[in-house]
Amino acid sequence: MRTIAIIGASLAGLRSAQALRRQGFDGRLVIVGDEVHLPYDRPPLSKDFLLGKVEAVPLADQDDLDALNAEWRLGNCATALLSHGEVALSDGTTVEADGIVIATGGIPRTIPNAHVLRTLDDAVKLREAFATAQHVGVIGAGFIGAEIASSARSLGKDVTVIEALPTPLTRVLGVEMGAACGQLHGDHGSTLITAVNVDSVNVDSGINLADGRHVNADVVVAGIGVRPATDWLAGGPVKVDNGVVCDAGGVTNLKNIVAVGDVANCAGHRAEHWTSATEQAQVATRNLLAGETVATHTNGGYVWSDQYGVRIQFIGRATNDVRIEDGSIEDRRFVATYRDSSNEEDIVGIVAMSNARLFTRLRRNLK
Ligand SMILES: NC(=O)c1ccc[n+]([C@@H]2O[C@H](COP(=O)([O-])OP(=O)(O)OC[C@H]3O[C@@H](n4cnc5c(N)ncnc54)[C@H](O)[C@@H]3O)[C@@H](O)[C@H]2O)c1
Repeated sequence: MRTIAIIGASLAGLRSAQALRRQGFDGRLVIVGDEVHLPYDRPPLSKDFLLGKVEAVPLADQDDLDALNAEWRLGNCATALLSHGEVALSDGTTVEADGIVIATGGIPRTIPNAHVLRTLDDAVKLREAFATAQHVGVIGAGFIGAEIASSARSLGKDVTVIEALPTPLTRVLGVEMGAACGQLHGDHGSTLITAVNVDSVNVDSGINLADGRHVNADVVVAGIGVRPATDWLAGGPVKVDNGVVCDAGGVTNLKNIVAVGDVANCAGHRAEHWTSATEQAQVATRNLLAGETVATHTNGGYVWSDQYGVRIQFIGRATNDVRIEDGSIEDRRFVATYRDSSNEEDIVGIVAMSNARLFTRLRRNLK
């Protein structure tokens, strides 16, 4: 391959570029990103960035970037995949490549008049809005909503979190452990309202709930999930269905195109995690250079989240059979395992609150 184009210049895109060079690819590398910024780390945005403790945290220093010897096309959006080797960009140019890495990530779902927090620019706007706000409304009690609520409390704001489901974090942790995490809000003076829909957000007064209640808020932020950024692929040669459809090694229906990160639907599963993006980049680029699937993803889907001074860690998959192995939910310090429904001896998932040591030890037993 003489030219490889990476579409998406965040974690998955950057790690793909680094992996390609590490594996000896010495051809032309073009990296396209719709944001104007060089790759930065997103996890601090909802935490230390909002608190004013850090500015943008680069994912690579200048020496690392120079070593990539890449052509950066930043502030430029891929608008179409014209063929299996040609991408149209928003500045009217096209990039021709022998291989393509799709790393376009996810786009936050929005609610009119509510902030979102995905990009550095989003975080700058939210931080500015927090500077004068007293009452903060957070819609969605997933990881992003919970972390924003926690930061807002640290800044002394009055915080109300609205969650559509009866229990937060059900999708990732299941009902029991999601409820355990949800209790952190009340512990730290935030109000959590569950099982209610949002009717509308009013810029001046806050959130109107579908059941007629009103939540007073000067600033409202929605953390209600993301959708894969695949609009630009519509009608093109790559198959799309809840993300870019690829095999367990990130290879799409075209052998010269791979997908990595939040946008990749690998063997029926779309992982929206920092650690998955990093691992997928290594594997998918190997397959791209090999011209076939020679390796598959093994990452167990490790997730961490820092909320209200508590570190939540999760890996694997949640089942209904969840057992506390150490500590207690009441102490907000525990490790629990999820067991397989067909063989309860098998640990298929682990969740911990403030117990990294035992979490790390049990992780080795994960099936
Ligand atoms: N620490 C971490 O791992 C971390 C931190 C932040 C974000 N992220 C990732 O960023 C992405 C976005 O995070 P997220 O928290 O927005 O997504 P999410 O899908 O994890 O959580 C969204 C939450 O919003 C709720 N919801 C959806 N629509 C709603 C509505 N109209 N009203 C009220 N509640 C509603 C859902 O039930 C869910 O609980 C995810 O991929 C997430 O994994 C990860």
